Amino acid sequence: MSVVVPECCDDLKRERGRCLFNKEELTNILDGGPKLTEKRRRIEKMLINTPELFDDVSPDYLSHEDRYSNELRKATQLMTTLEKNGFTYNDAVTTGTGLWLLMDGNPLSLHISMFLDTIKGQSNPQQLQEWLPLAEKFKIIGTYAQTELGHGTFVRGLETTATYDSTTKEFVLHSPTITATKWWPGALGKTSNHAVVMAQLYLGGKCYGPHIFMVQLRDLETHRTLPGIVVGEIGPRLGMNSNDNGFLQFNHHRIPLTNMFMKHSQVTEDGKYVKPLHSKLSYGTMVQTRVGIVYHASRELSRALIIAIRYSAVRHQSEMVPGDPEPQILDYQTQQYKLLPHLASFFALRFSARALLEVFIGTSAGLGSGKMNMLPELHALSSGLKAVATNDAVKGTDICRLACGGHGYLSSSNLPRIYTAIAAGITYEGENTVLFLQVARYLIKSFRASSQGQTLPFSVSYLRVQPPSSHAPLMSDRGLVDALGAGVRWMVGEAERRLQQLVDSGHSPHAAWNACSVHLVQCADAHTRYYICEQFVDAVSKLGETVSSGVHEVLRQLCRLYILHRVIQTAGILLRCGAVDGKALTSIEEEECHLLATLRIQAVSIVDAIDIKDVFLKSTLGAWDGNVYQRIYEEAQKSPLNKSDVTQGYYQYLRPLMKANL
Ligand SMILES: CCCCCCCCCCCCCCCCCCCCC/C=C/C(=O)SCCNC(=O)CCNC(=O)[C@H](O)C(C)(C)COP(=O)(O)OP(=O)(O)OC[C@H]1O[C@@H](n2cnc3c(N)ncnc32)[C@H](O)[C@@H]1OP(=O)(O)O
Ligand SMILES: Cc1cc2nc3c(=O)[nH]c(=O)nc-3n(C[C@H](O)[C@H](O)[C@H](O)COP(=O)(O)OP(=O)(O)OC[C@H]3O[C@@H](n4cnc5c(N)ncnc54)[C@H](O)[C@@H]3O)c2cc1C
Repeated sequence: MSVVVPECCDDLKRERGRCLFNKEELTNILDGGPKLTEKRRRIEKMLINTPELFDDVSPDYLSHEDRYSNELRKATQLMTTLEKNGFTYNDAVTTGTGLWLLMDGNPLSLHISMFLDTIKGQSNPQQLQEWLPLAEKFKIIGTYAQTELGHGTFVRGLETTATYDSTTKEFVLHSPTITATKWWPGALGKTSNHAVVMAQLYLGGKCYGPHIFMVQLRDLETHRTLPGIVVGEIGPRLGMNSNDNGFLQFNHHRIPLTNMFMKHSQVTEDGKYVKPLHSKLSYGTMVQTRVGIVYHASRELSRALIIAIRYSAVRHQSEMVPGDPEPQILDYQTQQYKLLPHLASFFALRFSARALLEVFIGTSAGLGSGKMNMLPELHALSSGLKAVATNDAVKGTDICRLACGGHGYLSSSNLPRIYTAIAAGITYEGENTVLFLQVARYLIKSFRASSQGQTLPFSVSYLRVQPPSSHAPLMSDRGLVDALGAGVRWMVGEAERRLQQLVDSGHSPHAAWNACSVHLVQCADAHTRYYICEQFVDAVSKLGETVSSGVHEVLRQLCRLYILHRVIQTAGILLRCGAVDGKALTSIEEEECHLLATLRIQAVSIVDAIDIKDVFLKSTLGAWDGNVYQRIYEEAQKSPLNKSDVTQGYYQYLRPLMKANL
């Protein structure tokens, strides 16, 4: 396969002719710089020229087992192709290119994400030396086995035990109940021969809480399950059925002492426990994965937006003015209102993902020198952004599907697959409500600390009890973001007041917390979105100094739309706390409608700049050339039901019914 840019249809040609900015420049910004664009394209070109990486038959027509094997074929081919061409799995992960091909939940994704990240982040030097080369060269294949049938969210409630036997210097892993069965880990069912396993550490009869262990599950030659281990696949799910999510039970299974991950906490040969510097360091892989998921969610949302916006420029329906030709559906204001705020969200998430990555890198560097003080802020930011990014990507993807009418429901649009893949992101790696409650905990603590005169970390400094008054005019970007900040401060203050009132009236702090938790989740959501607005405004203003005016104008408009939309969504709170009045809201609503019409003109060019090629979009509706109807028709011809004119089902069931005397 070679990269050929096809002629596009007249509608898309006209749309592209109206572009007033330099697309390549916007592409570079999204990639993180021209060098990264160039690297991504080099990898993509190499992948496109490897036909084995693509599906012969749509996976929709395959059995579960064949879907799994097909995905495994592509995943292993991807790794060898990268390796042969001087790239690593990490290049495919950081540029997103590997995920385009495989992201229906592929059997190596847990290996290249959480398994490797645990080895890198939780091993002592000897363990790192032993396991990392094996895992990086795929000599061992692993997954992250934490969740059990009985517990996913509440990690401290896990039931799998790891009991130290100092006579043999081994841990005995055991699943004492049915609910202790590990359940869900990707690639656990059939692919992995190793797993990092979260289990309750027992020393001398005392429980020291969840710790991580490296466990071999299958023989490295025969791939048969080892004695003392029961492992299998959990069956079909809403989506991601080309993966082998699995279950796992231990029956007094023994592993060496050295298989406990010992970077942060240690067990000595005689069974003494050495505490970590921070009790949650063993949750590090989860934090890192949440950071990655923010990128991942924005990428999946961008695919859905490219599909829906190109389709909306090609699809003509109804009459706007009686007797006139049918307009492109993108000309309807309601269609613009469905799609363009999500386009703005994609940019907002992309800039925030980058800011979060920097916090992650900074905090990790600090941990290396024993500094734990940034950990709570990283935990709150990564939890909040993971939750907002996946919630918005799921909602945005479904709106994209709905905006494509009936054809959006076709598998060949690729929108259902994108939706089911990203929908899992709301649940995995920390269910979103639960993560928001972690953020809320941080907000309330910060608010209280500020009341006692303490200085707050940067992401919550706007919550301080006496903030400086905003000097920016209300209707400027900064003024509206300040108004949103005032709204969050009011919400958090109100939550704190309600909590205190309940405690004062005799409720326990925990009961009070539960009684306020709906409001607390709203605080966490609003705080995270305020952070996103800040990152978006900062990024656009910084870029202003370096980019061309056309690109800057588009980014400014998208940022403005994001903020206006957010103010309208939060109108109730902002009115209650006096940050805006009714008159301001009316003019914000009018401005939003005006901005929709302005952005509509360049919408196709903006999604073109995201630069995802047809082979990766995999959509009949979203291809570059806009040849939608021909593609839909051709895809339908591939249905196995069309192989014969009369199906077996007719002879077996329909004909007998028609012949019966009913
Ligand atoms: C331009 C360049 C581009 C470069 C791009 C690079 C980016 C790379 C992008 C690549 C993309 C790749 C990523 C793709 C991802 C897609 C594939 C992912 C596949 C994922 C498959 C799914 C896997 C899983 O689901 S694994 C299982 C996950 N499970 C969970 O998440 C469980 C959730 N539960 C918990 O985390 C905890 O139980 C919790 C936090 C809810 C409660 O814990 P607790 O122990 O009960 O604690 P608690 O009492 O509530 O709090 C005590 C105290 O501790 C603090 N705390 C809690 N957690 C942490 C933490 N992690 N860190 C720091 N502190 C923590 C908590 O706040 C409390 O503090 P105090 O209030 O001070 O007491
Ligand atoms: C596709 C997929 C892949 C996965 N891959 C892996 C993997 O590779 N490895 C792995 O270990 N796990 C994996 N998981 C498991 C995943 O991490 C858990 O499902 C997730 O953490 C949620 O936990 P749970 O299922 O126990 O949900 P629950 O916690 O039972 O949630 C059910 C409901 O209870 C609510 N709830 C729970 N606790 C609270 C609380 N404290 N306050 C308020 N409400 C609460 C939740 O908000 C939710 O509405 C995967 C899951 C999926 C769907």
